[in-house]
Amino acid sequence: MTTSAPHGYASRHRAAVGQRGRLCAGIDPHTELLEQWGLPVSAAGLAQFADICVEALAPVAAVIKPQVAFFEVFGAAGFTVLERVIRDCRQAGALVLADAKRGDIGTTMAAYASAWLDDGAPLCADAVTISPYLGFEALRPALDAASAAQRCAFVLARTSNPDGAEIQLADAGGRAVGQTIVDAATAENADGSGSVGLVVGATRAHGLDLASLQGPILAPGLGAQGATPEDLPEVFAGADTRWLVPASSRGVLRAGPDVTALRDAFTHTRDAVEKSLG
Ligand SMILES: O=C(O)c1cc(=O)[nH]c(=O)n1[C@@H]1O[C@H](COP(=O)(O)O)[C@@H](O)[C@H]1O
Repeated sequence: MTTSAPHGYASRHRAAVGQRGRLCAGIDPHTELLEQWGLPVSAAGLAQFADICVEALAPVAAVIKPQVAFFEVFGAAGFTVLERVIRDCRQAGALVLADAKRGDIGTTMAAYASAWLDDGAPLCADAVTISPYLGFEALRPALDAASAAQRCAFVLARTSNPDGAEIQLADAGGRAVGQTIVDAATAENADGSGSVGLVVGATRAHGLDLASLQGPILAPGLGAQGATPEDLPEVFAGADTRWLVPASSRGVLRAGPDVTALRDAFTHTRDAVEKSLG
């Protein structure tokens, strides 16, 4: 396989994490967190939660990952807040990874790709999570849209939850299904664009060969799901950890609603990640 120098999303991503570090800040406005922060469980409470997160995290995080489900709960009003979060985080210099986990076929997948990756779409982000379990090639509209727009499609390979094993570790002709996803993503990135990322949980021995990916690896599971910064070198031995994007949501968000405390929790974890990965 021939490879070429990083460009497109790869360059944007590497510049952002070079300046701000690799930790991704998840914005997951759970009901429990809204209550813990003393906010109403309503669209108004969601908006206040989101504003605090943007103020604390957008100036310091390279990548911010709003979990779309927690906005969707509030319908149109929630999506209005999400549009603002995406816009404000991007204006503050963070890359926004919309955690939507979309996956469908044909024209429907093309519509999802447009919704999250097309310039001018109300929810346009820098990247989106997508699920390949209707077939990797079914994701083609999102892969092409990401590549054309210097954005990134993060494909689920080996998720952080224990239930993922039954599908992701199933044998697919001598390779695990998850490894077939890694290999397909690797082939997409041979042009150096880094427009196809992977999602590989930080919580377990994933058993994947990630060495040739040349694209970002989102690693959720730090904090609330039990993974620590110190686990990362072993879990991702063999991967190019310059591309690693460990993520924490509740582990950082529990420090809110005070903006300074929230930012400090983020930078403390980020510094621990950088120290651990070297
Ligand atoms: O794609 C994701 O971000 C994701 C993949 C995965 O394998 N596991 C996982 O937890 N996530 C997401 O990462 C976030 C984890 O949140 P915390 O457990 O609070 O850090 C949630 O938004 C999950 O949906």
